[in-house]
Amino acid sequence: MAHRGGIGGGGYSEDPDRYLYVDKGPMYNTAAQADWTAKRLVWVPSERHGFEVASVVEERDEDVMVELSENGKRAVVNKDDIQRMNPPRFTKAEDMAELTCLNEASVLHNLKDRYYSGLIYTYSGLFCVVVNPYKNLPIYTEPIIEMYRGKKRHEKPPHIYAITDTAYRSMLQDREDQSILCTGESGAGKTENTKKVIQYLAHVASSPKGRKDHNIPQSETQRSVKWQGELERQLLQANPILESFGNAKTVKNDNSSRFGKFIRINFDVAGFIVGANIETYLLEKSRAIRQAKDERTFHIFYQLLSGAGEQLCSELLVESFNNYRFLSNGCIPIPGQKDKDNFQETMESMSIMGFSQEEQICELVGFVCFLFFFNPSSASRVHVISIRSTFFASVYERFI
Ligand SMILES: Nc1ncnc2c1ncn2[C@@H]1O[C@H](COP(=O)(O)OP(=O)(O)OP(=O)(O)O)[C@@H](O)[C@H]1O
Repeated sequence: MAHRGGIGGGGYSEDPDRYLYVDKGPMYNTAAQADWTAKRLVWVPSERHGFEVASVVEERDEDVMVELSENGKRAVVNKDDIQRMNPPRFTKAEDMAELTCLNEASVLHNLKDRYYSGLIYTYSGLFCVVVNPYKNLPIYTEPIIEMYRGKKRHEKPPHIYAITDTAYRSMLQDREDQSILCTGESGAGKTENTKKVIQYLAHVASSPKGRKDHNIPQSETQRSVKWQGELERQLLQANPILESFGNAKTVKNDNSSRFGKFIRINFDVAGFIVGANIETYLLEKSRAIRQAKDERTFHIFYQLLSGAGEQLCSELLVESFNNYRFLSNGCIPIPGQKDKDNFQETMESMSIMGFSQEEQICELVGFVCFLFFFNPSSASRVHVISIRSTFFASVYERFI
């Protein structure tokens, strides 16, 4: 769930607890409980807030007279439009399936209440609802991973790590494949949370200590550590490459994935990662030649033009932004992002993924040819298409 504006705070020096644990004070506030009972508080529809708090004054046949808590004004509301409010002990409930009154108003209020307290994760039965914080929260560190490792879901506050750990343990116990579906509107945080899932698995499913826990002979542990580390590194580094070539700035999201992906991670019988592959779907190819106002084409084009350096640029015959007709809006910078630095990161990720220097240049040449293709002064059309399709095949369908 995306919410523009974000929550306050953020930063790794902060105490992570305030972004995980609920302040239980309001739940056991007897005055609030008495207020709720005496005033018969309910939710009524509101144009400004969606729903607002009101107390029931008088009930007639189909209508109810209510007094709005915000301004004391009275209004008559149809009975069907009124939604019951939960007692205060359900304030900031971690699992909304446990609410006594499970209705739209209570669910929205609970999510909002938690979000404004810095709590972005909330369970709703089997689901985990996430509201985008638009801030880096200190809840994705190694100590937090360790905190969730091997714990049951209800033992710790809601988190994507708890979902991932449950899936991982279920796989080990039931010996069945598990899947995690990240869904939501553009900018909701699917990509970010998918990365946290991978980060968690790369940590818990590659530790040499974990291998010892599973009674695997020490010699085998030692032999595999280096290889395992490399594999997890590759798994994590696949993302920057995919993002460079398949993500773009849109009006909704500065780093919007313009393709769908299915990530499959394979584990051995002891639960250690042994391989992975990523399938991609429905790349928005039209973006390569045309972009809406205030939007960009795929990041790699800007990275290449601003980060390739003088020598590489002259070898690849790269020109400046204005010379390429298919960059409809020229060079639009992304606040807080440096295309130049991201180019280096993409190149490093390619090295980790096993692309040789020659292959890396080859992929870039593919893109340069693509630039030429849409440059009126270029004549290298046929070449372009073949190299580009090779590129997408090699990056998007590469087995790690
Ligand atoms: N948990 C988070 N912590 C900090 N920032 C976040 C988090 N989730 C999302 N964001 C911010 O919101 C932006 C959009 O998130 P993300 O790219 O994951 O959305 P998405 O659902 O994958 O969107 P799209 O469908 O357009 O690809 C991120 O670039 C990041 O700035």
